[in-house]
Amino acid sequence: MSSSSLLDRYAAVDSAAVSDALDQLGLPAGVGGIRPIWGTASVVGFAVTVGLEPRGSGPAGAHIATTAVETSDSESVIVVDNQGRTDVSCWGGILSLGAVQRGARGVVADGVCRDIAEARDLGFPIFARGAIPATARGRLQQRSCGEPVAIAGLTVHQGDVVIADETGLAVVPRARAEEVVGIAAAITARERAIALEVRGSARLSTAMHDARLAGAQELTR
Ligand SMILES: O=C([O-])CC(=O)C(=O)O
Ligand SMILES: [Mg+2]
Repeated sequence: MSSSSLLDRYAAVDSAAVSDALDQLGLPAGVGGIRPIWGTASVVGFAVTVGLEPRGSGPAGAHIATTAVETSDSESVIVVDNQGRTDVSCWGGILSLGAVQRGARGVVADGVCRDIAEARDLGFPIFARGAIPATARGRLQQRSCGEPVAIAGLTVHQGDVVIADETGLAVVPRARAEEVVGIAAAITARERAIALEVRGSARLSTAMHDARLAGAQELTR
């Protein structure tokens, strides 16, 4: 499967269905706490990872995340690990502009961001813990680029599939991505069928029986 058709398949499911598929395979489930910061409802792509840490005493270098932005492309979601900090921005408007110029799909940050109106005007999706005006300059430095990072307790490797939406974030190891999206699509189809019955005359307690909701495979877990 080409990488773009893989991402198209992920775009047709949501973080909950992907989380259920991960559960089924014994992989880490999705997490909450990372939310869309302006209107965009979801983003899906291959992770380009950046790790941040508090600024040391050395000379100032390139701004955080600039090297990651420069390596991103139209299938990338930039994933920024700022260790959950909410007291300093880890992403701003000029970074959004640079990412848009690369064609990147969005940013997922375990931290907070600034210049949200600039991102919205650019149509650049931001998923994070919130927003704050305080700059990263003088406060943060880049610890790593392209290395594994931790986002809300999930390990993200460069190239993993990330899916973020209004519910939260799910991360799929690249080697399991086709398998997971196949299961997530089946879960989505099953839930649509149940919802259709609920819209009709079915009793909720019958239509939404846990054994049916889980499907045959999950019953063996
Ligand atoms: O100074 C910062 O934190 C970065 C910033 O605002 C931007 O990228 O526009
Ligand atoms: Mg700025």
